[in-house]
Amino acid sequence: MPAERGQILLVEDDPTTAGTMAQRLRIEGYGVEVATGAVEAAASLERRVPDLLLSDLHLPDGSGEELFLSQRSRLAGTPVLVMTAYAGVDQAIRLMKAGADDFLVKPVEIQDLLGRVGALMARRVVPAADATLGVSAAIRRIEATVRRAAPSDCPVLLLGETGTGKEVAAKLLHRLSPRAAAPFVAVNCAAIPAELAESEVFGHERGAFTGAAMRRIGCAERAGAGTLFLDEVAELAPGLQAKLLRLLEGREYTRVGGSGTLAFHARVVAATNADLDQLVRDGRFREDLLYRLDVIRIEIPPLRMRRDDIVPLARQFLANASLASARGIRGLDSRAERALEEADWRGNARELRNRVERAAALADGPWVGVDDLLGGTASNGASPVAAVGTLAEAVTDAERRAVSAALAAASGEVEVAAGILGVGRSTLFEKIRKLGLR
Ligand SMILES: Nc1ncnc2c1ncn2[C@@H]1O[C@H](COP(=O)(O)OP(=O)(O)OP(=O)(O)O)[C@@H](O)[C@H]1O
Repeated sequence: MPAERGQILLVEDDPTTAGTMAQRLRIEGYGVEVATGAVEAAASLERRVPDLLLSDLHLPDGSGEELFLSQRSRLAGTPVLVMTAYAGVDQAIRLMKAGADDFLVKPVEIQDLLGRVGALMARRVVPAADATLGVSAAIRRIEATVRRAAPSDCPVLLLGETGTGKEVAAKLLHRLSPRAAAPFVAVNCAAIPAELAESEVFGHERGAFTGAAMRRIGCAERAGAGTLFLDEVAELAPGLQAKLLRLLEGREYTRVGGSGTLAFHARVVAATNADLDQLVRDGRFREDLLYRLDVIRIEIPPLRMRRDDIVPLARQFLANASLASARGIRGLDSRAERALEEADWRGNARELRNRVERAAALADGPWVGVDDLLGGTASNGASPVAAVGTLAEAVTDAERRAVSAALAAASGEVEVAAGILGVGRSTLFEKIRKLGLR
């Protein structure tokens, strides 16, 4: 029977009880392995850690308590449900204090068992299964487009708010493409200073300009036959827009200060959270370049428009948070999951990831709660706006305080601070530079 809903290790010495429970759990879609005693259970846990341990406390060759305590480190992240006769309730409570999750009093009511098993399975930390982008209908449609686009060489334009996962989608496209073995090179068009942009993309020859002490290989060359990901493409300076257009049209380029032309083999994937059509209308982005980049357009909706993705993403982020397993965190409690589903997530998946990682570091029990996730924002501590002269000064002042507070809350981690502020990394880098904060 495939363990569609998860694998359970059932430790129960009475064959009739074990048989009835296992049969019923299998009908519900769980995979069940039965161990008849502590030794057999320990051997099974050594072979494979289940998604849930369901164990009687009274075993012929030891106790469920000893089994749990001796296997605790192996069971980190695995929900544990113990069964006990009424007389053993004290022991069950002691075990819950030591980290077991729930208990059932024997004789076990089958509906009670199914309810508790279902609840614990839903709360467990689920490791990232594969490369899929999410479970919502909207993101599945997007993933289908990515899969269809992967085999071709056509440029792809990814649109969406900051943190929606444009780079994640670009990497998936690359992994699924015949170019997967070649490099994926990301260049953040907003983060490179204008005067270095050309050399960043095309490279330069030694002595091409003051300070060019050595030849430099640009992103176009490093990408080889792989994928060149142009993030925040709307930020490209006009001069570089023209050069990029020539690169896409002629499939060749020259290093800055060089004379020979080099062939360009990579596939171009561009991304932006800006409205490129509007920028074209405003004369700030070349129409001919947009036409070249916009062959397959994929728009990733904000997280609040695909709320079904929130909890699975949060669980995945928690499973991947190194601190979570080190601190014995087992999952998100159900109130926390409901609260996550209702929040606005202006910073999208990036903000969600940052919140979950922070909570994994702060939570003091095995289950992450609402307060760990959503309690206190970085800007709570900010003082009221000081009296300043002009509106521009007031805005800069408020920005400086918000950015400083977010950086402090994020211990200087720009990516984390960007999530708190609901802006992209590069936007924040730019702000930090402009505000003279580093
Ligand atoms: N579908 C997803 N699955 C797993 N993680 C995701 C997903 N979408 C986004 N993330 C996570 O959210 C964060 C932001 O994702 P990403 O950098 O791809 O967003 P973006 O849209 O490119 O952001 P920006 O516009 O700021 O460059 C990353 O940490 C990424 O791992």
